[in-house]
Amino acid sequence: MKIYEKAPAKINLMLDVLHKRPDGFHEVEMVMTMVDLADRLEMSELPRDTIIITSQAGYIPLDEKNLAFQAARLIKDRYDVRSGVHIHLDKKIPVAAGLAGGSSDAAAALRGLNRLWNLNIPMQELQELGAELGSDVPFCVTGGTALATGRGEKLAKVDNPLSCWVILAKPPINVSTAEVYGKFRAAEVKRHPSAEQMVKAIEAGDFGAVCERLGNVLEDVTLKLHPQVAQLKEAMLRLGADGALMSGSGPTVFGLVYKESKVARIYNGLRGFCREVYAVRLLT
Ligand SMILES: C[C@@](CO)(OP(=O)(O)O)[C@H](O)COP(=O)(O)OP(=O)(O)OC[C@H]1O[C@@H](n2ccc(N)nc2=O)[C@H](O)[C@@H]1O
Ligand SMILES: Nc1ncnc2c1ncn2[C@@H]1O[C@H](COP(=O)(O)OP(=O)(O)O)[C@@H](O)[C@H]1O
Repeated sequence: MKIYEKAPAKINLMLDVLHKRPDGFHEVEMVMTMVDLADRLEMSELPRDTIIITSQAGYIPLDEKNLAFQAARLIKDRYDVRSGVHIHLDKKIPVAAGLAGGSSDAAAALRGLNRLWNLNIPMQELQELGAELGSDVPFCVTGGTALATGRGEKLAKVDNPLSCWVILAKPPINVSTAEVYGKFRAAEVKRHPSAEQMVKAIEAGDFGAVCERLGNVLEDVTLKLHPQVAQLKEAMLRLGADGALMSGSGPTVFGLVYKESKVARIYNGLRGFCREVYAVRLLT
């Protein structure tokens, strides 16, 4: 038997960091949503007790470091599943980009294996399992649009009637999430974006207000480390995006664009100095 799951990329429409907790994680407030750039997972049952990960992408780990592998092992251990699985990952989401590609693969593996092995694990429990794998995994289990608090695992669904284009541009640099959080200093934040106002703007379907309220305090860290991310954001706005922001810890910058007629110009303009550019839609 074979099961297929899509694993879409996430973007953070707002991200505020409140303080560092005793467990080393940071307390955050984030509004997250998904775009239609997705990895695809093919899961096939194996008769023997083993987990095999393959991928066309040569640049991700295929052993126990792979988050889909960790998801499979977690489900097998917790629910005492004796059969094995071969997970093939068709990677489309750029890696270590601030788009939660690995987290979304883990979430898709949790959903898919729940079906493959007829485990009937409720969504809430799948999210709790996800939290053991990473802070962004619980959100990726259900997707949609959500306000995430705690270290990212406490989720409140947001009704999202918005429909727009999203241009993603990933500069060719590697950013470590742990390093960015490590260099973050709450006392240095000049402006905290408001989760409440962002949620209101989304629920009202007010695209202009959403663009005005975009904000990510981790930009202060990553833009200082990598000035080319700041240049990319400026270029996104100069070329005509209605709003632009770095996603997560970066380095991907996204632009929100309402009018389809503007998309080609922004896409082509960015391609002039950034190889990885995508024009996608917000998933609603
Ligand atoms: C910044 C965000 C925003 O959505 O996304 P990315 O840029 O990674 O996509 C997330 O908070 C990242 O979530 P995720 O990538 O799942 O992080 P984890 O694997 O749980 O943690 C990696 C490291 O980041 C730091 N970390 C992460 C989350 C958090 N709330 N506080 C932290 O301090 C910790 O140092 C941790 O060891
Ligand atoms: N299935 C996977 N896809 C991509 N990266 C993965 C996967 N499993 C583990 N990783 C590792 O996780 C790290 C973060 O990857 P990713 O989730 O793409 O980044 P981000 O958290 O910035 O969005 C990378 O260093 C990568 O090697």
